[in-house]
Amino acid sequence: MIRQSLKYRKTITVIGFLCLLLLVYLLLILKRDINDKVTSHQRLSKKEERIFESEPKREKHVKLAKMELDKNIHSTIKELQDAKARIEHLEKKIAILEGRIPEKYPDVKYLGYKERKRILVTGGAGFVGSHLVDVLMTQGHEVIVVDNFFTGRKRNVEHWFGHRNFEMIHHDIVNPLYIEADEIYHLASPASPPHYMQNPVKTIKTNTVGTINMLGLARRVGAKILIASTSEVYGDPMVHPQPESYWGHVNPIGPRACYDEGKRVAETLAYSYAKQENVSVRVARIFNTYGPRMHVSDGRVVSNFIMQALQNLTITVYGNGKQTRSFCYVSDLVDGLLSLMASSYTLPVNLGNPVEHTIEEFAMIIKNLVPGCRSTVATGAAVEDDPQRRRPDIAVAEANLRWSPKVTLKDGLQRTIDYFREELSRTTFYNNQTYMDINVKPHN
Ligand SMILES: O=c1ccn([C@@H]2O[C@H](COP(=O)(O)OP(=O)(O)O[C@H]3OC[C@@H](O)[C@H](O)[C@H]3O)[C@@H](O)[C@H]2O)c(=O)[nH]1
Repeated sequence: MIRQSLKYRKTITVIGFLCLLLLVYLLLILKRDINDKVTSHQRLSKKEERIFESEPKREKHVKLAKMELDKNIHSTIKELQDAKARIEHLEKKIAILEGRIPEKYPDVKYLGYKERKRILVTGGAGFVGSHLVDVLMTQGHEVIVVDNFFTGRKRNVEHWFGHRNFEMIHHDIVNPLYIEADEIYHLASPASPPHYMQNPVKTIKTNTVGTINMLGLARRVGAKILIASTSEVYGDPMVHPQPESYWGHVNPIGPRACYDEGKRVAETLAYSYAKQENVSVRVARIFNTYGPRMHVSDGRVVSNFIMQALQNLTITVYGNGKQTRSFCYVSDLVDGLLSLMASSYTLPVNLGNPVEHTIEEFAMIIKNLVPGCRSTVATGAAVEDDPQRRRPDIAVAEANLRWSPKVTLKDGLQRTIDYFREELSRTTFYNNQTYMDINVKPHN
């Protein structure tokens, strides 16, 4: 019994010893695992480990901080380099834009704040509008051009871009406009028959809704407004020459009606606003006008004949050529518009040159003014409702504005021919299209 209990005690001791050994072994494995995890969490570069191994603790921290700082400096330098590249890119863009701003503007008079006016010109980037803008600017006024660029061009006014007295607004006056102005010259409308006939609805909207918007603006801000009307309100006239008192002969449903009747309504609107709302209105009935800045594809007789003569193409007379017109040079017209705005005369005024020619004669005048021109003059189909005779009676303008045209047809045509010659030489002409091929896109 005693011997058996001694045997059990020995066995238990051996088992206990073995268990202890196993425990120590397990503890060693556990410790190694923990060490592995710590090193994988705080994975240090070899260089850093070496520092840890070789340097005292404080120095190790300092070196690590330095390395962190180096990394930050490096990324900051990179950001600065990126910013510098972006600035250089923007500077290049600014230089390109500045290159488009004229270095020198035409001379402009200085006006004190009492004399200086804020003048709105609708259609100010167009043929007549841009010449008017030039004069108003040189007089020292603040000029705001509003244009939808249907037929107007930025090129016509780009020599004023950036000038402190000049502002350009891309806007269609069929929509209301809210700005301040002392005077409004309302010229916006297509004026060339092929252009205004191309989109008759737009032509009527511009001359009716657009005119209401401009008269409404004049009423709100107390501005004086000049409406650009036309000799076309006389239609195919039964009275010759045409005085302002003649009521006209217009086909209200013909192809020209959108313009003729549109302008007649514009006049009616002007005098309705004058009577009912006390708006100060001026109405200019503008006869055929010509000069530099007419578009090569304008489609009116002056630009067509000159372009044809300069290129030795056939000069195309519509109909038998016996219809007559009287042509006024653009600078004379602009003088007339300025005089009318400044005057106290409020009824419609004819502005045009009373020297009358048949279209056939006119074709020969232009052909003879272009040296070496080999064009032939050909007659063709007549245009529907084409007025047969037109010449302004300018007695009202002479008496009330002390205005009459100064530039002779020969001088004016010579300047215009020089302009179109320059236009032809400065471009291959829209990649070899002729002006007949260029269509103006309609807007509604
Ligand atoms: O190539 C052409 C162009 C026109 N013509 C004729 O030349 C005459 C004048 O025609 P335009 O197109 O220049 O101008 P219109 O006189 O018909 O209309 C103009 O009138 C006055 C202004 O208010 C307007 O700008 C415009 O409508 C017309 O008899 C026309 O049929 C040609 O014989 N050949």
